[in-house]
Amino acid sequence: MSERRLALARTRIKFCGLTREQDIDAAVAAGADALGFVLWPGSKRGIDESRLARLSARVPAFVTRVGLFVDPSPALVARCAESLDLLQFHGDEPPALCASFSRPWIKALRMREDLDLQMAVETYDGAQAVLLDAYRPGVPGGTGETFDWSRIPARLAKPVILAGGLTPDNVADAIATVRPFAVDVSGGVEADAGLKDPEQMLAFANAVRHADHANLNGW
Ligand SMILES: O=C(O)c1ccccc1NCC(=O)[C@H](O)[C@H](O)COP(=O)(O)O
Repeated sequence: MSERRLALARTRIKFCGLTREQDIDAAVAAGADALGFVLWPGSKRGIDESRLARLSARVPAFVTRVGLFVDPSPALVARCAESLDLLQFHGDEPPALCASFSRPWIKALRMREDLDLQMAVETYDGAQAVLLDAYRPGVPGGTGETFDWSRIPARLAKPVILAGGLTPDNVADAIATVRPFAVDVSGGVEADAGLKDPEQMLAFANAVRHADHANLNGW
């Protein structure tokens, strides 16, 4: 087992880009650890603050509510923060801004060819984890594309949340290769563009559980 996951057998699951009450119920029923809400108007999954408040109130205890921002105004983050447990920054936010909201936070790093991952992790030293996502120019996230998982070193100073093009069909391979702390999925569990599908969320969660079980047994 890789250094990254010696003591952590269970891969956490984050479903991202939930927009409706029924998405929350289905994600929780599937066993989600975290639910992501896109607070960026440029996304087809974007929601506004009043919808965030309604959806957030539906999330049960012990499930983490994550707010996703792309180069936001500090005022927007501050207004949303009371509905959130964790902040996720997807743009070019400086570390000091990420740390300025009295909330734990994570930093999304898009795996551009020339990204120095170790240095980026050091730069965002205050983050609880790094979310590693595919890079497509001009698209801050939710691309539905994978990247070369072998670029992720076995030793990284932060827990890794693996994202980018994950699906019920490829997530077991991803877990066996990377042994991440968590996996994050958006487009891979949608039937129609931008709308989550309960069956695919359940299939994804089951695939993660099977992968964990197989990896524990030395597969
Ligand atoms: O989902 C979006 O539309 C989005 C837009 C702008 C920034 C980030 C966005 N999503 C962030 C996520 O955490 C996604 O889950 C992650 O990028 C993976 O998406 P996908 O490849 O579709 O699984």
